[in-house]
Amino acid sequence: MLIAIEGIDGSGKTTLAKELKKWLENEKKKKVLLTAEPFTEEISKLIQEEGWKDPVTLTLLFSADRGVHVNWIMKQNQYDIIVTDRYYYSTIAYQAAMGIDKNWIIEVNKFFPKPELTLLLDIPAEIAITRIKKDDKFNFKEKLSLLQKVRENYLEIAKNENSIKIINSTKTFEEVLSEAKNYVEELIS
Ligand SMILES: Nc1ncnc2c1ncn2[C@@H]1O[C@H](COP(=O)(O)OP(=O)(O)O)[C@@H](O)[C@H]1O
Ligand SMILES: Cc1cn([C@H]2C[C@H](O)[C@@H](COP(=O)(O)OP(=O)(O)O)O2)c(=O)[nH]c1=O
Repeated sequence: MLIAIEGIDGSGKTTLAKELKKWLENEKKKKVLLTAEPFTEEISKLIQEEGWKDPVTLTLLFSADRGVHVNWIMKQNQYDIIVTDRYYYSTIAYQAAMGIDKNWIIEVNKFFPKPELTLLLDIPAEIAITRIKKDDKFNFKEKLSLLQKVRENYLEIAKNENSIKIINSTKTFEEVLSEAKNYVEELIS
């Protein structure tokens, strides 16, 4: 069973993924594999060196990275649940925000398995950016308008896809986690 966690940078994906894993293991006695995209070091390096200059190359690099990731996931037979921090909805939302045709991105990604559940952490970009700043990881000033567009794209995708559940990530982390648990509970029970 594949669960994806999606949302703009700073929306709380990594925090949620870790806590969900703990809960699934400790309370639900499930074997959980936590993974993330971008997945491979080699392609991440290419993305840093080349991709950001060119959204077409970026789309292909993220999708190629996903191919390697999916092949690896397919071999992880000992787990009940695989939780991935980002999946193909990231490419649809981010690279479409950079001007790439959504249908082409969907086409490039059409062979990858669809997650049974996707938790979309929804939050205004202005708030997400303050959370990233708290971590002092990046300077996202110039990213605000891009992230606003990415957020809109995610919400648009979710409108047409029942397996994507939107969680309001401006709430406290306890509330976000509790909502996420309810959706996962529905899926595994
Ligand atoms: N619901 C929340 N309310 C307030 N802060 C949060 C919440 N969820 C996560 N955070 C904090 O926001 C920051 C970014 O979270 P993170 O999980 O790294 O996001 P992402 O993986 O989506 O970039 C971290 O400092 C984290 O502790
Ligand atoms: C997987 C993926 C990530 N990205 C972007 C989102 C992030 O800005 C960046 C790195 O992802 P990530 O390391 O997950 O960043 P964060 O933890 O801040 O969310 O790559 C894409 O643009 N397309 C994709 O397909």
